[in-house]
Amino acid sequence: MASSILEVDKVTKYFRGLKAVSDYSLTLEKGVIAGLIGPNGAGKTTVFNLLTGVFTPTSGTIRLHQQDIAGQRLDQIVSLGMARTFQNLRLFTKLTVLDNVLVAAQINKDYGFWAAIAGLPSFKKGEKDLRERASALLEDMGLLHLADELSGNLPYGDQRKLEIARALATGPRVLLLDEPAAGMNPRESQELTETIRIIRDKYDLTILLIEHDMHVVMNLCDNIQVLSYGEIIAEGKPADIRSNQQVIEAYLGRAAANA
Ligand SMILES: Nc1ncnc2c1ncn2[C@@H]1O[C@H](COP(=O)(O)OP(=O)(O)OP(=O)(O)O)[C@@H](O)[C@H]1O
Repeated sequence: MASSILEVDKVTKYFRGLKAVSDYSLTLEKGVIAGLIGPNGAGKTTVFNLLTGVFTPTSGTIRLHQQDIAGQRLDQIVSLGMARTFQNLRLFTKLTVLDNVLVAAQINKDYGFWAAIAGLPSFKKGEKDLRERASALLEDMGLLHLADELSGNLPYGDQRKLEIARALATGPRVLLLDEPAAGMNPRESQELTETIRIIRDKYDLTILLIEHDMHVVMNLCDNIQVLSYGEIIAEGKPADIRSNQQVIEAYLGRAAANA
């Protein structure tokens, strides 16, 4: 039987008078790639912010591996195995590509402060392991040849891929991707689709993604939820979503017109 890794039950979030997310529920089975789509302002990013502790739900529960995480700090949630990328990139633009990944990789590793400053073998070994792991992640994302570049010098599409490598460096089981294909051309987004599948398999991930590129969403996702004004208006397989009249009216018609 499939086991659910993330269970969100009737989560609602008010911002003063505004109901940004209303009775939102989600069950993510291990290994799936799920999509969250909908018009601007529908509440998609708010869902990610609720899942990662940026906001505490007004009501409802969020369970990761059966543990209640609603309102916990991001570092606690990361240590429980959830990582995310952001719609607006959050790279350290003055650090190299490799160092960006190394900084993220440190989050779940503690080789000890004293071992670090004394240069003890345990730290050296740990550091070597981290570098190898970071390089492997860069290779997975097709960025290894850019390891020594300043991340701020990378083309936008590569910066988005670096954000994914950084999220992976924390060792997640659940990965949240906020518009991973934004700003990519059709060839790049096609490659990204393949890469996301490969990393899902390689790292045994469960993935939830927000995306406006309907080619990516329809090709990649096993299940899709559609949000409109904070409410789920449809949920199902890509083929069901594509032909759902309410979804076409609320979103897909517009998305197609803007494509
Ligand atoms: N911190 C906040 N304070 C007040 N209102 C907020 C806050 N964050 C989001 N909102 C409001 O909540 C609603 C949902 O916004 P959200 O950013 O989640 O939508 P979205 O679906 O991610 O949109 P987009 O596709 O444009 O990123 C919007 O009306 C937004 O203005």
